[in-house]
Amino acid sequence: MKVGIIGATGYGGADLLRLLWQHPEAEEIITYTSSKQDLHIHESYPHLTAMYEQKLEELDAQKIASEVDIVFLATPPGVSSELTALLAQYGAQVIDLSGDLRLEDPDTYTAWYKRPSASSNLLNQAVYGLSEWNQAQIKEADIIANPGCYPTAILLGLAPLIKEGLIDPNSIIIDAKSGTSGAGRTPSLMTHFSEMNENFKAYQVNTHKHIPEIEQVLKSWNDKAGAITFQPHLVPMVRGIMATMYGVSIKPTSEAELRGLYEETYKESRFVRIRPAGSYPATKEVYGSNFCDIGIGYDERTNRITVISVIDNVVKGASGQAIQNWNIMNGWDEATGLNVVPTYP
Ligand SMILES: NC(=O)C1=CN([C@@H]2O[C@H](COP(=O)(O)OP(=O)(O)OC[C@H]3O[C@@H](n4cnc5c(N)ncnc54)[C@H](OP(=O)(O)O)[C@@H]3O)[C@@H](O)[C@H]2O)C=CC1
Ligand SMILES: CC(=O)N[C@@H](CCC(=O)OP(=O)(O)O)C(=O)O
Repeated sequence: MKVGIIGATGYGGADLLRLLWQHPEAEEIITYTSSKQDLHIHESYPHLTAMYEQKLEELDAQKIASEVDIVFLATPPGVSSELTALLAQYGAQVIDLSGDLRLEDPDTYTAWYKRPSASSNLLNQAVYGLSEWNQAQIKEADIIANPGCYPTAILLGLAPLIKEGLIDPNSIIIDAKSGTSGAGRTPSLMTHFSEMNENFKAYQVNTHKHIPEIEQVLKSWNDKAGAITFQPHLVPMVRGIMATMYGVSIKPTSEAELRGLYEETYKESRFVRIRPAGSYPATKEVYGSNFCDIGIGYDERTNRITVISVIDNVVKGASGQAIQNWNIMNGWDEATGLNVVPTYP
């Protein structure tokens, strides 16, 4: 198949190129740019030298729709919704890595993203691509809203408890940390070396745009789910997210019982690995891979459950899950092109 990547000069786009290199169905890859016409992709990313050396092509939605079978949009929010509308009009299949098409309610989008939403028509066409849980809808979709990086780690971690009604949904507190690649390639005061090295920052307290995304999915799984507390932090590393989630169990339980539930829930899931008793995941253990590793704890004294979920934000949180969704859309093995051993140490 012919694959188009818009936003290939960003981190999500570069990681799509890395993973698609070993994807047997990606016969040709065309990279598009809004600002770097005449540059070759390896000039922007020298690590791709002798692998991808093509020129970046001009962004023309109609032309793109006519020359590729699938378009990955690794573009900022606001840009993605406009491009998806155009590409869909010309009949292209789209997997959008941004948050533009994830929220069902346009007003909620506008309230949290502080910009106009995509049209209701476009939102209705988009399927939320949480690969492990929405396979049937993803299979039938032409437009995928790829989940956010934090929501991916958090929702995979909370799903068994929420779906089985084992946790009081109103007691949930999520404390999450991300590496700086989550903020993209454009340098900023927030993430540059002198600001971030030997530092640890909380940001967007109670205002992060992933809050409504997480709440929307939890609610679809369990009617009793309401508002959550979610607090993101930046840590001085490049890749990785750790989400530590706490909630009150609705009945006394045990770690072994909870672990049994997680193992059963994810026994067919190639990319979700449940840790054995006494083992908790670290971000380096999924670095560069599409895995989500989950550890479970239970404190009998407080009746609180702790779930620790880690992913590589650029892979399972963006490019890897996007490719997993492309595989599911086409009926291929969902792990095609994604059989990567995490880079360790
Ligand atoms: N980084 C991460 O961990 C994750 C990112 N995401 C989302 O994925 C998307 C891409 O993120 P990321 O790669 O990190 O971002 P980057 O900032 O690294 O790259 C975004 C790319 O978008 C392109 N772009 C910018 N403005 C426009 C425009 N007006 N029209 C068309 N293209 C434009 C640019 O390429 P050019 O100038 O060549 O056109 C740029 O390289 C974002 O929506 C982000 O929120 C989601 C999950 C995780
Ligand atoms: C560290 C950092 O800045 N992370 C980004 C999350 C990246 C992401 O998933 O963004 P989208 O929802 O736009 O796709 C943030 O907190 O906004």
